[in-house]
Amino acid sequence: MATEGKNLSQYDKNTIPNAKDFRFGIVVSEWNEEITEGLFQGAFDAWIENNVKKENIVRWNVPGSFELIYGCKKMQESFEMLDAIVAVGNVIQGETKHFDFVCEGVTQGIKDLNVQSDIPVIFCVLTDNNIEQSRARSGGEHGNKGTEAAIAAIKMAQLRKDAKFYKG
Ligand SMILES: Nc1c(NC[C@H](O)[C@H](O)[C@H](O)CO)[nH]c(=O)[nH]c1=O
Ligand SMILES: CC(=O)[C@@H](O)COP(=O)(O)O
Repeated sequence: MATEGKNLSQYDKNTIPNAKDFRFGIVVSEWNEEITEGLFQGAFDAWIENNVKKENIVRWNVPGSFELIYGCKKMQESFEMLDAIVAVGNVIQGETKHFDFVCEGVTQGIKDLNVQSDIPVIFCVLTDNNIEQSRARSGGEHGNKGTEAAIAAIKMAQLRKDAKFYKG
């Protein structure tokens, strides 16, 4: 189902693991700040609503979405106690093919971080045709992808915790 048919902010609280002891990182791109700040707020509010302590949320900023790769990698290396990281960006189609390369690059880079590190990195990068689509997905008519990403981070942190338990 496309975003058109769902609200990114809606989730069933009864299905969310207890997040009170989880520690999260969030790396935020400064490009399209209006959008990325809205995505950050959606994620932050969702974590607080699910009992994550403010002191257990670490935020770093990077210049653009392409730098999310390096920023998340360094956060993984610097804060080994984190349970998950959210990468926040907004890439909007311009006149050239640059959009394609940035989107592909950050997608592959974040995928690689999930393969190479034990700390999951959640993909909260909007790749839109125009600013209207971005606004609709960062607190507008389609909800907030930041909220969706924060909930995904909680669920992946719990999966990681369960996996460690079973591994012994
Ligand atoms: N056009 C957008 C960019 N471009 C900048 C790149 O992300 C990167 O910072 C630059 O190529 C230097 O390495 N970034 C976005 O996040 N959103 C855009 O729409
Ligand atoms: C994704 C981008 O880098 C893009 O917004 C830049 O715009 P343009 O393709 O017109 O240079």
